[in-house]
Amino acid sequence: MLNVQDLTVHYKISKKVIHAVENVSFKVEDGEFVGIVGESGSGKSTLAHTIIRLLPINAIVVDGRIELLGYDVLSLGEEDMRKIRWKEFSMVFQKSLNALSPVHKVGNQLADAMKAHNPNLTEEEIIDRLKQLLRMVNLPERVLKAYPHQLSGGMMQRIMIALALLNHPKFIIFDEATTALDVVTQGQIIEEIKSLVKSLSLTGLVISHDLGVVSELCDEIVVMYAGRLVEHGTTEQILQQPLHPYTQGLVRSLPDFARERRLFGIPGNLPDLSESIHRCVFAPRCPIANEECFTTVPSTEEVDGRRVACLKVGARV
Ligand SMILES: Nc1ncnc2c1ncn2[C@@H]1O[C@H](COP(=O)(O)OP(=O)(O)OP(=O)(O)O)[C@@H](O)[C@H]1O
Repeated sequence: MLNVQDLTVHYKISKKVIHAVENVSFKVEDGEFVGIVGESGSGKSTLAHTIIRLLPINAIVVDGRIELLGYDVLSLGEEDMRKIRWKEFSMVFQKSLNALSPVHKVGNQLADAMKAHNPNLTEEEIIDRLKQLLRMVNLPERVLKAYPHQLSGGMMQRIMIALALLNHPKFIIFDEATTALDVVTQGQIIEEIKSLVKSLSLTGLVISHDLGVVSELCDEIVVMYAGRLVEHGTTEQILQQPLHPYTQGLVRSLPDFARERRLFGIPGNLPDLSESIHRCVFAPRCPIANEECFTTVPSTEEVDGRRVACLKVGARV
């Protein structure tokens, strides 16, 4: 359903070029959810915005191909793209809590969004569909008459999920869709997303810096670091037997209250993405890096049924 091949995306700011996504490839099969995980600045949102072609104007798609639902996304004209975006695929954004206008009632805003894509629907059909959507995201009908500021963070995020589902998309991207919520609400919404995904047979991506959230929702996980794909495997492989030292660090930094394990961080910061990097991007933070890691760019290899980009692959930190 989604095939991203050798994708490279840069941003231009004054005389600098930011290497936000470098040579990333992965697939999402029909009915599957793939998680994209990595710390802030690792290129997750750039990847998602490239897939739905909503990049800021200073972004340049340098190389690669994206096939989504049979469309060659990067070569479609803007007009054709507008016809399918939000209809055949959609996205719940990271900063969606601010996405609605504060001065209009929620119901009117949802109805307007629906009319824009389905001008032939009657008022009655629109209200029926809105009520059906609210039931799907566990919201009472009274929210239609409310203004955005009258709703809690969790309610607003459910509205955003409803908005993304408005036109029956087949493919959906959740970009940090639960990050801004308290843990109890986050847990509830993750469970709701799980059951929606199943009942609507959705396919898609879940983007988060939180490996815990991604592993709850996804069949497979792509781990990104500094714009590169460093590991891609099933959720079980990534959690139970991570191969890349960065993935191992992410797994060790997951809270494990049952076993009262200590929390580990990963010391150091992302490299400066405005520089061309001709070594392993993770080498300066990697506890097992040797000289070769500072002089050679690792290629992505298949190891034990998953893909990993590490010269010392498999070595446990
Ligand atoms: N419009 C832009 N102009 C210039 N640089 C940008 C722009 N947007 C993102 N970047 C840079 O591109 C890199 C990747 O950013 P991106 O937002 O894709 O990462 P992310 O993993 O989604 O992080 P976050 O979760 O914080 O959004 C970062 O270095 C970021 O500063």
